[in-house]
Amino acid sequence: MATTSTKEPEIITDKTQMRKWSRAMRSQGKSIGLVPTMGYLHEGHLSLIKESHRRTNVTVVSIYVNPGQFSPSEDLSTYPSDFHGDLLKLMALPGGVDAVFHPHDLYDYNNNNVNKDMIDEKGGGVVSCLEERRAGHETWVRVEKLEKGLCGMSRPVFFRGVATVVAKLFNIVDPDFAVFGKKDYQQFRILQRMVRDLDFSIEVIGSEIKRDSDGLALSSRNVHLSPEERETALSINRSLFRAKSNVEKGQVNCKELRDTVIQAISEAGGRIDYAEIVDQESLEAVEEIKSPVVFCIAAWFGKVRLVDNMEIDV
Ligand SMILES: Nc1ncnc2c1ncn2[C@@H]1O[C@H](COP(=O)(O)OP(=O)(O)OP(=O)(O)O)[C@@H](O)[C@H]1O
Ligand SMILES: CC(C)(CO)[C@@H](O)C(=O)[O-]
Ligand code: BAL
Repeated sequence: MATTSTKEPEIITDKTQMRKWSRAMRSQGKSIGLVPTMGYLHEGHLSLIKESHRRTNVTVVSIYVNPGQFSPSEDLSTYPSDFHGDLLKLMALPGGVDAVFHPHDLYDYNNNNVNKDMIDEKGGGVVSCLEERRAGHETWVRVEKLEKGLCGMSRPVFFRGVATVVAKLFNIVDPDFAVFGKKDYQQFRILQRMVRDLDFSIEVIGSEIKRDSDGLALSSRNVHLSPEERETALSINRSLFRAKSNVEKGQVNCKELRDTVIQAISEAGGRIDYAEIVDQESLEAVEEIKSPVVFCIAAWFGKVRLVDNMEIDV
C-alpha cells in the first residue's frame, strides 16, 4: 500500500508526540503498522518493514534497547547501536518508513520521589537492568506458561521485559498491525498470546527468517562474532536444514533428531543452551513429530549467544 519513493521519516523521541502523531494518522483514516526493534538494523529488520508496507498505509519503526529485558549479567552494555546508519538504511528502503520512534528512556515517569523502599528490587524473584537502575517501574506483563521454557530457562527476566515494553509500545503507538520476526520464535508466540489474552486490538504478524547467503540467520549480535566463530555458527542453520530434510524422509523421533543436531553443533565448537522440538503454538516439547513443530536452538559461539529455528510442517 505504501508508495515506492524514498522519504525521510519523522523522528519522534517523546511518548506524547508519538501518540499525537498516531492519532493524527488515524484521524486521516490511515492504518498503522509497527515494527519494534532494538536498532543496528539489517535485512531481517527491513523484511519486517516490507511486510508492514504490504498491510498498512503508514509504518512506524521503534528503535529502543530495553533495559527491562536484560539481566545485569547479560549484554545490554555491549548491544550494538548505530542510529545514524539505521536512518540511512530506512531512507534507502523503497517506501521508507513514516516515523521512527526513538525514545531516550521509556521508563521515565518524571517521578522524582522514587525511593529505594518503593521498589521491589527482586521483581518477583528476578532482576533486570531496569530494577538495578531503580526506575520506579513495578508493573510487568507475564505470559506465564509460554515464557517458561526455551530462552526463558537461561534468560529469566527476558520475556516479562519484552511483553512489558511491547505492551507500552502498543499503548503509545496504537498500531493496527505489529510485525515480529520468527527468528525470535518464542517471543513472537508470546506476543501473539499477550495480544489475545489482553484484548489488544492489534494483529501480530510473524515474518519469515532472513538469512545470509550462507544460511546464517541475520542478527544484530552477529557483528560480535569473529570470522572463526561465524564459520562455527553455521553449524546451527546447517543442522536445522538437515533435520528438516530428515523429517521429510520419515525420521520423526525427536530424541534422535535432537541428539544429531546437538552433536553437530558441539563438534563444530558451539556450546548448546537448548535444542528443543516443540509444538508451534503451545511451545510444549514433543517426542514424535505428528503435527506442525518448530525446532528451536540457542547456542553460544564464543561470547555470543545466537538463536535460530526451523518450522517443520507435517
Ligand atoms: N534474521 C531475521 N529475520 C527476520 N526477523 C528478524 C531477524 N533478525 C531479527 N528479526 C526481528 O527483528 C525484530 C527486532 O529484533 P532485534 O532488534 O532484537 O534484532 P536481532 O537481530 O534479533 O538482534 P539480536 O538477535 O542480536 O537481539 C524482532 O522481531 C526480531 O525477531
Ligand atoms: C521486541 C523487542 C523490540 C522488544 O524490546 C526486542 O525483544 C527485539 O528486538 O526482538
Ligand atoms: N531479538 C531479541 C532481543 C534480545 O535478545 O534481547
